[in-house]
Order: sequence, then structure tokens, then C-alpha cells
Amino acid sequence: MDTGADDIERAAEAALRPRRLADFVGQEVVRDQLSLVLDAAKARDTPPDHVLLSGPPGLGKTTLAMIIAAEVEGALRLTSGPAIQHAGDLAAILSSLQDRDVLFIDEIHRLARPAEEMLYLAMEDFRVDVVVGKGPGATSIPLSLPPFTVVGATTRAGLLPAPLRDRFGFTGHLEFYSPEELERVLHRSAGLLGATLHEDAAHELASRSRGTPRIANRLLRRVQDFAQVRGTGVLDLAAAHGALDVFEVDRLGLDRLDRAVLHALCARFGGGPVGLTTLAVSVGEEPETVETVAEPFLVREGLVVRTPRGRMATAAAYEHLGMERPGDATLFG
Ligand SMILES: Nc1ncnc2c1ncn2[C@@H]1O[C@H](COP(=O)(O)OP(=O)(O)OP(=O)(O)O)[C@@H](O)[C@H]1O
Ligand SMILES: [Mg+2]
Repeated sequence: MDTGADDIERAAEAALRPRRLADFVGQEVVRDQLSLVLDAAKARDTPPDHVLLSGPPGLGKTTLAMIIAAEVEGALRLTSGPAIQHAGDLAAILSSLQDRDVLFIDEIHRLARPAEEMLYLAMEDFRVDVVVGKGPGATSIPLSLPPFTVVGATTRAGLLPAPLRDRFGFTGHLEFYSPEELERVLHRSAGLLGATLHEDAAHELASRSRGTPRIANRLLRRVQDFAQVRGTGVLDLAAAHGALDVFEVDRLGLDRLDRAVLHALCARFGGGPVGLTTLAVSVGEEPETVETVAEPFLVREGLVVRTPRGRMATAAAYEHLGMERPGDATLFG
């Protein structure tokens, strides 16, 4: 579903993206590791090793890929696992790479197997075999590639086959942000939007953003809307509360999907254990969406636990929904 609203959303996101590592808030560990990798490459005057970035949506994978390209002063080439239907598509991209290009492959866990194999040859030996012709007459011409860097992003590092994972010299795991870090993101973004964000409003928004800068920035824009249309124009606590109410963001920052998952788990499946697919179907979503978008934060907040037999709701989940918890028998059954 590609709508105008999506484009507006993307443009708004792009405007708030930090361009340099120094502007990238939080993620101390990954930032430190990455700056070491980049500085070492600079010192050696070689392109940096291939980088894999993993973590839930909206934590800064694409942003970091762009920062890497900016820091190495290479051109950024963007593609994604689903966009590469055939190995030939990847061959075309690879054979057009220039010295020091950064090839960003989003959702790299969704690459087709033949493309995956071609990619790890290219990553290791800087070589690609271009097949010319079809059928028995087809010949494969080895083509050597200039030094380049692959930056892969995935919400599911566990799904990457080991041979591909091993070709990355560095893997950065992005973690959810602390409320303090999100406050910094919010103040920075407000500055870029030319607005002044009150401290208490920033504090409130940070605690309702599910540890995710993308969500923090979205809420900020909704607060700006609210302040403009129904408030005093100032991004104060009243505007923050007003927007949070209108957009149904609850005390923990859970949105509609999070609450639907939690509610189904507690009400329909008696707290579980229930399989991911069953749970996803009951809220009308793809299992991958539930697993990558809603679940990581629910698990981190201690509302849901993953067990070998499926997902289970915790006592905190019932409490959050204001529901009676079923008898202990279901929990230990
Ligand atoms: N560390 C950060 N500091 C400031 N802003 C950030 C940071 N990380 C992310 N953002 C903001 O959050 C938005 C989303 O980040 P980004 O697109 O990089 O997420 P992602 O991890 O690629 O998500 P997805 O998995 O959905 O592709 C960006 O527009 C950026 O403005
Ligand atoms: Mg991204």
C-alpha cells in the first residue's frame, strides 16, 4: 500500500535523520564499535569491513547505513532483499558498483537463496560471475569488483544463514533507547522543526515512545499538530497529553497493534501458550509483523514471555489491561 501519506511520512523522517555519527543519539556500544571500524578503515585508506545491523524497526539501521556512507565519503546504493527477485538483479547492481560505494541491503534476511550465494562470493572475493545467454549455450564470465562495503540491515538476524552472517566483519545490535536518550532525540528533532519543546512534555513523550526514535519523532509531530490546531501553539505538557489521548497511545506507549496482540493473548487464549501464527491470525496481521514490530517491546516490558510452547501473557499484562487473570492452572498446565 503506497499512499501519499506514506511519502509524507518518509520525507518527514528523512528530514530528522542524523547525518553524522556524532549526531546519532544513544546506542553507545554500537556507535563506539562503528567509529572504531570506520576510523581504522580511514587510517588504512581502505573501505571498511562489511557491516550488519540488526534490531527492531525504527531504531536507526537505515540512518546508520547512510551515516556510514557519509563517513567514508562513498556513494550509497540502496536496495532490499525483497527488491532482488533474481540473482541477475543482484549481478546487475554488483557489476555497476564503483570504488568505495556502500551497498545498503535492507531486509537482507529476505534475499532469495541464489542471490545470497552470489552476495557472499562478492563480499569475500570481490568477484561476481555474470551469466551471459541462456540454456546450454550460457557462459559465465567472472568479473572482479572494486572494493566496496555491504551494509545489511535486518529485524531478524537469527534468520540469516551462517555463511552470509560470517561474511560481515562487524555486527551491530541496536537496542531500544532509554527514556533519557529519547528525550535527547525529541529535543534535537524539535530544534530541527523550529519548535520549542517543554522539558516535561519531552519527558512524557519519551516514556511513551516504546524505546523507539521513529515513534518519538512521530508523536512529536502529532503534538505539534495538536498544539497548532487545539492548543496554544506551544509544545507543552497539555499539548503532549492532548495528542497522546487523541492518538490512543497508552501509559506504556502501546499502540493499537500492541494492545490487540496483548488482548488476544489474554482474553482469547487465556494467557497462552499460543503459537505465533495463531496469535497473528487472530489480530489479522502477518506473523512477521507481530514478531518484529509488536513482540520485542512487549517482551522487553515483561508483558509477554516466549516459551518453547508459544507466547504467554504475564501477570503484568493482565494488570496493564485491567483484566482478571485466569486461575493458576492455565499458567502451570
Ligand atoms: N540514534 C538516533 N538519533 C536520532 N534520531 C534517530 C536515531 N535513530 C533513529 N532516529 C530517527 O528515527 C527514524 C527511524 O530510523 P531508521 O529509519 O534508521 O530506522 P530503521 O532501524 O532503519 O527501521 P526499519 O527497520 O523500519 O527500516 C529516522 O528518521 C531518524 O530520524
Ligand atoms: Mg530502515
